[in-house]
Amino acid sequence: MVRFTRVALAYPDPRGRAASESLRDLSFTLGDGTFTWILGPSGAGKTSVLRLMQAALRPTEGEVELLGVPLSSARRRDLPALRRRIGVVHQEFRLLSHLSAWDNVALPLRLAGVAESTIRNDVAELLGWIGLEGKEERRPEELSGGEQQRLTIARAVVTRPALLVADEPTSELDARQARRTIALLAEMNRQGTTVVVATHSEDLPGRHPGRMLMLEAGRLVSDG
Ligand SMILES: Nc1ncnc2c1ncn2[C@@H]1O[C@H](COP(=O)(O)OP(=O)(O)OP(=O)(O)O)[C@@H](O)[C@H]1O
Repeated sequence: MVRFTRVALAYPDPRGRAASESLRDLSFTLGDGTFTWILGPSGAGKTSVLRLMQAALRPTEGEVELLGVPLSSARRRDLPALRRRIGVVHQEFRLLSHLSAWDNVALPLRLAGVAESTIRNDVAELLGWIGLEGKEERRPEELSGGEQQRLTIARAVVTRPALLVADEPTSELDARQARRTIALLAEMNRQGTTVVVATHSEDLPGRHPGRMLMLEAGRLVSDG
């Protein structure tokens, strides 16, 4: 479960002036296994909400509870374990350029200490699932934008996270690739993962049913 209770977020101002609030009085609860769209124009606060959902930030006010862990009282040393339960699809991919497609997807499993025999099976299955069989040894720059995007999803889900958050996961893709990416996220959701997708696109939510949280200037303006 993801629960925001009266959350405010103000980024520290590097020049020491009063920081402006990016999120204000934001409250909502996302049940396990749900699919949610976070919508709103540029600057509305979508990425800020997602950063809180990745335990990358703590709120300035209010409480964010992720998978049973309240961020306000979580100890710093407990955050890495929490983050390992959360898959993240970044807008700008963040694939490791010197590693092959295979090694990019295998990396989170290796960091988690999973046995190589399990890694071999899981990575092969996922790369097949995203349509990259035969391209396992290519580095990211040798893949198309859509293939790189699907690779970032494979990397985010290979550890079977309870929560998957994706920031504008289709912004660089053509319509066909975008459909395929949403289908992958929907399939993860069908398998039980709680999925949250942020986008400023007005068309994308029409491609998959889900709750729609609309932000404007850091506030929740509609929920349905
Ligand atoms: N690191 C930061 N430091 C200071 N202010 C920030 C920082 N990141 C975002 N902001 C501000 O917080 C507000 C919300 O930004 P955020 O990136 O969450 O919006 P967004 O809805 O994701 O926008 P976009 O669709 O353009 O990515 C904006 O006013 C932005 O300028």
